[in-house]
Amino acid sequence: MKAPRLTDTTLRDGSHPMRHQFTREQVASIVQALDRAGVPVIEVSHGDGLAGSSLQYGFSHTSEFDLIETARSHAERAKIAALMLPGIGTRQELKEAVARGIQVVRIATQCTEADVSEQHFGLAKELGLETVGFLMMAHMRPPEALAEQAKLMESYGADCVYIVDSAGAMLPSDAAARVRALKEALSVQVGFHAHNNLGLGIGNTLAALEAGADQIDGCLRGLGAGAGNAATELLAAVLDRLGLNPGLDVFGLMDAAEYIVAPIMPFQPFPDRDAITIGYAGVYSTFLLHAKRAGAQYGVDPREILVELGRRQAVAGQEDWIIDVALDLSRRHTAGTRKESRL
Ligand SMILES: CC[C@H](O)CC(=O)C(=O)O
Ligand SMILES: [Mn+2]
Repeated sequence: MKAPRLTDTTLRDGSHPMRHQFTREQVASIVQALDRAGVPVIEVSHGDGLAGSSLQYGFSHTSEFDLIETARSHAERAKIAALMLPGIGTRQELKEAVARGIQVVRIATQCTEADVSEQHFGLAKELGLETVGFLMMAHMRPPEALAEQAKLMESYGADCVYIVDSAGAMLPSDAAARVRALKEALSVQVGFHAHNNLGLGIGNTLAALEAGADQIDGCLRGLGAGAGNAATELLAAVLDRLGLNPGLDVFGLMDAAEYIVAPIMPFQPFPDRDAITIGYAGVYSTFLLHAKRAGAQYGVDPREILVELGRRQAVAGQEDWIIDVALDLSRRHTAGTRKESRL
């Protein structure tokens, strides 16, 4: 194993539980702490990437471009990254993000749809960016299929391709097999992004490192979608104990998590019963809050909604299905109750 490069995504994946309400002041203090603690890449954007601020995904408190600019001005060493989902972010937003200070773009597609990212990688390269491909919901496809998709991203100009366990549904052996397949197929670097739905965020990241991952992700205090991500401060401590610390200040990150991030978190992401259901059902972690709302509205257990969405193989962008599923289940329950009362 070698010391990996760490990207902290508190200010992007953490935007989901924050309901996209990060302020300039919060970004300034988190970036300063991460930068001082030696984190080399800091991702800042709406949780759903550039241009995510919308009725569908939730409006941001502060424009992500203003947050990126703030991040840039408070980072002395770290590179600032943004996430971009083709279909949500456009050329215009990518150019604006570059003008405001990003040096890295992470281009995310569903793990079967890498082909939609060709133009985005092309533009990113023209703009002089470092580029990362992000294959989301990677538990849904086998290692060989993911390697094919990763090769497409490499051919479009990706400098690194990530296996993204969006639903926190992988076991360590799943993470390792997927990273290994990409390492064998690609000449560029391979990364791993964990979610903690089955309590395996750190364990899966270690399995990915053992399989050869070059880059990994974390969030301070695990602040990320669903059950949260592998905690940056835990990764730093564990890497240090393994003799693989890439230059991170372990105590500095622990303090940042405790004194800067914890006080502003609306709740501690944790694998509670709903989040475990997400990992167990293998559905997208951002479905959790929507499923809870729909469950409350239609009187249905959110776990039932999530398991049904998993059965239907729902992917991000299909949030409208959540209401359909909740309604279907509620009608089914009502029909069941009527039948019972007739008997
Ligand atoms: C909607 C984008 C998503 O949050 C990207 C990501 O971090 C993941 O799929 O885990
Ligand atoms: Mn994520």
